[in-house]
Amino acid sequence: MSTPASTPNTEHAEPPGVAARARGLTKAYGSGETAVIALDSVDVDIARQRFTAVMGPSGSGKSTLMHTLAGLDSVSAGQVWLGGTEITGLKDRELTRLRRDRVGFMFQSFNLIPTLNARENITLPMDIAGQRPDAEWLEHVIDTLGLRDRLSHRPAQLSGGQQQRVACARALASRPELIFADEPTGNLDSRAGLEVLGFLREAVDTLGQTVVMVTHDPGAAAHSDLVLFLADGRIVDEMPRPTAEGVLERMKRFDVLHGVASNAADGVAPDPADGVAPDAGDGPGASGAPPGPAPTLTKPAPDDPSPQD
Ligand SMILES: Nc1ncnc2c1ncn2[C@@H]1O[C@H](COP(=O)(O)OP(=O)(O)OP(=O)(O)O)[C@@H](O)[C@H]1O
Repeated sequence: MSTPASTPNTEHAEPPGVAARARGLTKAYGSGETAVIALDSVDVDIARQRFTAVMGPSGSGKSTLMHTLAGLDSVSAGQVWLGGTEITGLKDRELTRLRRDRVGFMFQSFNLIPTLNARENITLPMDIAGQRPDAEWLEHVIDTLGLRDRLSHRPAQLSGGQQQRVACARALASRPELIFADEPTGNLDSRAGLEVLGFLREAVDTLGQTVVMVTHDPGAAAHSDLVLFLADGRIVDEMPRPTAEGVLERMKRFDVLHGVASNAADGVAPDPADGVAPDAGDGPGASGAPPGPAPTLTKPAPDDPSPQD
């Protein structure tokens, strides 16, 4: 627990426009020679009422960043604030309450309760917290996500896309200050994925919510306001107003750099003709690499089948 002397921040120190903030955020797994530094002194501000995407190669620390920002995982060093509250050092019970009251979660594995129907799953966190949902908002969420005629179904009676939409509705039901979404479209076909992204976008634009989404999909990231790029536990780049093509090109530079690194490890000198800057922190989308395969979530195919409704 932080002492007042070491914690100048208070509930009043919240910078305007920042929903979550980290300074010197470091997370190590294990110790000694086998220690893995998943996050290496990360400083980040998550802007309020914005849609932020987090991208980076596998193992770069995306999930760890999200879990530590959300207070789901402890930190090894550094500080994290949710709004104006420093969560590093909070007791478990306080942290649980804060998460429950102020944060919504969407995971790739939907985490629905199999014995509850869709409506019960949607309102469960609020029921546990003893809160009454805003009826008008809840009905709007249900209609927008196309769940009206599925409310009495249990998860096993729903398609994967419908289950994810229930998870989305659950995350939004209480209008949390901050929604963390970990690959929310990972298990969905393109149409269902676009619906979920569209709804998250609308939640930010029309309801002033804040969304942080980890994704591997440049098309999904293009729905955000800002993409943060992680590599080896550090934020190495960011891209405001992203396009799928720009994100894809930026991600390809990680692949090239990894190729160069493994070539070097194999005793193969990098080819200067590759034109790859050694610094991964260059401006966004600056790579001259040709466009790759079409991103999956930029637009629906005209003949895209409906999500197993
Ligand atoms: N519980 C753990 N124990 C040990 N190492 C871990 C643990 N969780 C994560 N790591 C390591 O921390 C690093 C970052 O992992 P993290 O899951 O945050 O990456 P990621 O960018 O989300 O990866 P992916 O895109 O593959 O999901 C990786 O090297 C990973 O192996």
